[in-house]
Amino acid sequence: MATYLDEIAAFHRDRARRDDRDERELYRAAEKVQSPTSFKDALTLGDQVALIAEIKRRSPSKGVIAKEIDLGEMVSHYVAGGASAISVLTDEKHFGGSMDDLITVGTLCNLPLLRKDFTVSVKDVLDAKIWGASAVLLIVAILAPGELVELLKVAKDLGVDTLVEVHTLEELHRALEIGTDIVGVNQRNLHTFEVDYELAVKLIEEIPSGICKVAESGISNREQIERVAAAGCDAVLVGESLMRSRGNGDLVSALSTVPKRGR
Ligand SMILES: O=P(O)(O)OC[C@@H](O)[C@@H](O)c1c[nH]c2ccccc12
Repeated sequence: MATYLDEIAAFHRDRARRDDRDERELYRAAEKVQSPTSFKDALTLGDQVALIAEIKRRSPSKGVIAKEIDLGEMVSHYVAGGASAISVLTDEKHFGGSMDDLITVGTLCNLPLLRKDFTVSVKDVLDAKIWGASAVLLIVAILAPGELVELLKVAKDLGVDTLVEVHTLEELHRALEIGTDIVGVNQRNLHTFEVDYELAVKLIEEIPSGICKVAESGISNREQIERVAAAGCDAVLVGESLMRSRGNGDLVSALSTVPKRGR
């Protein structure tokens, strides 16, 4: 049976197939854009577990999360509270995001931005660079091994970082084999939407040192971050709880001030 993830991935592949813009022209435009601030540095250099604060208006699993948000207000709370980077959903159909959101957030702050989308084509990566993202998301579950390698290479050539997302040990091994340098463990199973609150700790322990480790999904309090920090986590990606709180400053600071292991 086709799952939600299959349906979303098929939607994006179909959109990519119908995209008749000239790839070389996009390349030229993307190469002209200055390399953005490094997403990876923002996650790895500090002594605290870096908070990647997300802009997510709605989701297939939760429906509407935050209606009519004031992006200016949200972003200023994220910045003031100590977020290290901002993740912006750009999928319109399933998450209510847009490229406009990415561009707007870029005008509101200097933090590195992650274009959070179901990246399936080279043009997706080129668009991300053109519109100011420092990093793109590559979901191992929806990409063939060859595609993963190709997208990783294009991103690298353009100076765009890649957050390579896994949900199983097998996917983690695939990510490591191709020389990924930032791995995200998504605790939410994108087929069933179930969250496994133990998964980040479990899989992060399997990731060698020197690779940036990110725990994603279902995180809403400091104690959870302390647990992934003890496993060697560099960063956490938090969406829903920050959106529901409208970027509440106390919550942002609580989630951005957990010391990394050994620091
Ligand atoms: O809202 P949460 O539970 O804090 O999760 C954030 C983030 O991990 C989640 O939005 C996410 C992780 N991987 C994705 C892939 C596509 C869309 C969304 C996601």
